[in-house]
Amino acid sequence: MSSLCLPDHLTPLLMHVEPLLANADQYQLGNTVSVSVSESGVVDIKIEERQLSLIFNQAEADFSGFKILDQWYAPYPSVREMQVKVEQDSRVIVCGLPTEKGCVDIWHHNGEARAVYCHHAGAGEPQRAMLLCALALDYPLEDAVTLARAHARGYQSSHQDGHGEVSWPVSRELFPRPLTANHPEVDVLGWQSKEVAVEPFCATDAQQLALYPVVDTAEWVDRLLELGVKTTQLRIKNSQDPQLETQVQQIIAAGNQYQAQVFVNDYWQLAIKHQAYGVHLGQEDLETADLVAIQQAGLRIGLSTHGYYEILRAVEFSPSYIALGHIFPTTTKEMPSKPQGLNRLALYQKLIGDTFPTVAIGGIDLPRAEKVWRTGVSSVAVVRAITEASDPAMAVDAFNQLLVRPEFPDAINEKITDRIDAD
Ligand SMILES: Cc1ncc(COP(=O)(O)OP(=O)(O)O)c(N)n1
Ligand SMILES: Cc1ncsc1CCOP(=O)(O)O
Ligand SMILES: [Mg+2]
Repeated sequence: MSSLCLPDHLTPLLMHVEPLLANADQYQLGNTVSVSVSESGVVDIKIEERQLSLIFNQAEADFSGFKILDQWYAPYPSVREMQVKVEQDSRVIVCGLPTEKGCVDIWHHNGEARAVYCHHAGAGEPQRAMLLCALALDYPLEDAVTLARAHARGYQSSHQDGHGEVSWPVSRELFPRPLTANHPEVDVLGWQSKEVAVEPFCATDAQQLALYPVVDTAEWVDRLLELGVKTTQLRIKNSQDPQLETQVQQIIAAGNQYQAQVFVNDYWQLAIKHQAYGVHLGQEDLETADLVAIQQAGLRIGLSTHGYYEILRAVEFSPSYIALGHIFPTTTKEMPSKPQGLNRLALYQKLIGDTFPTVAIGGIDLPRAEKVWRTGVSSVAVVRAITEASDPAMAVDAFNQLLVRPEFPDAINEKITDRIDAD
């Protein structure tokens, strides 16, 4: 159980908070949140042992919680000014900063500022309410800010259309776009981004993506390709492995021989040097990798994501697939985030739709794979379910039998989120 305690001047938000939390309960997106009102001037959120405090538009210098700025009076500060302010103060969250043609939300992430931008801000109270609900549901700050903007927009358009329903934002059109070098208005807005703009990456053959074993030796890759596996990845985490380059060369040759989609994890320079089919990069890898070089070399790219903002940011780079994880607890990799579960996965899949192939990863075994597949993902990536199987050939066979789509997948996909069971 988590709790959200509002100061009494924010009680008007309750009419938005309660239906949103009911929605989240229905979709089983997180722990139940109890809501209360107090006389303190701040919002208090408790999630297990963690506590967050937030204030809106108050200039208390010694307040150690999040300071949300969402009231703006002309002349507005520039986007660049607010970018610098957020870079310098990790506690400042800028919401709905007006610009000539829209509005920007800005927050702090690992010493930098990140932002999303959209042309219509939507409604103010629903935006605040979703920000607080999403934090209480233990979404990371960047997802809470992003969801809040999407909900503000969804709320406004549904009330204009006369439906008047409060619903969890699902469709891409409602979501703001991250400000990256690929955003067409990034320069006009004055946002300074570290990355360089990159052209879309080559596509994968989505039909061949279904089963995606991730393994740590070239020998495993060979063995899987012999079993007919059509997509796989070499993931060697020891960069000092003396056989690293040889193994990368081996899997590229094997992939060509079997006409399979063989990805190299992390080592994008080696992947370019030996002309691999593709590379897989995580969020940390993205900080240092040269995406333009990877794209220009004609390699495919798969990007790891762990929530709404990272998904939307990945979309900006037009990758060959988007990985969504981790879905269930895993012992293969130490994860800084919590498992997403099937219900959040289903919503991420709906957000991406069929614009990019998706790969679910993390703790997926054969019994869980069916429910994962029913969310509509294009692919299921597994480590232990293959490498620790008593009979890997039988495991590959069993996954292959499960991971097929009927002839008219759209008819199935429409109903996906209604049919997802609890994790
Ligand atoms: C298909 C797929 N999805 C996710 C990952 C994880 O990548 P990353 O976050 O960079 O972590 P490492 O695998 O490098 O430890 C992956 N490798 N493949
Ligand atoms: C590499 C990686 N990235 C996210 S979870 C994961 C490991 C998945 O391994 P397993 O299938 O054994 O849980
Ligand atoms: Mg990596």
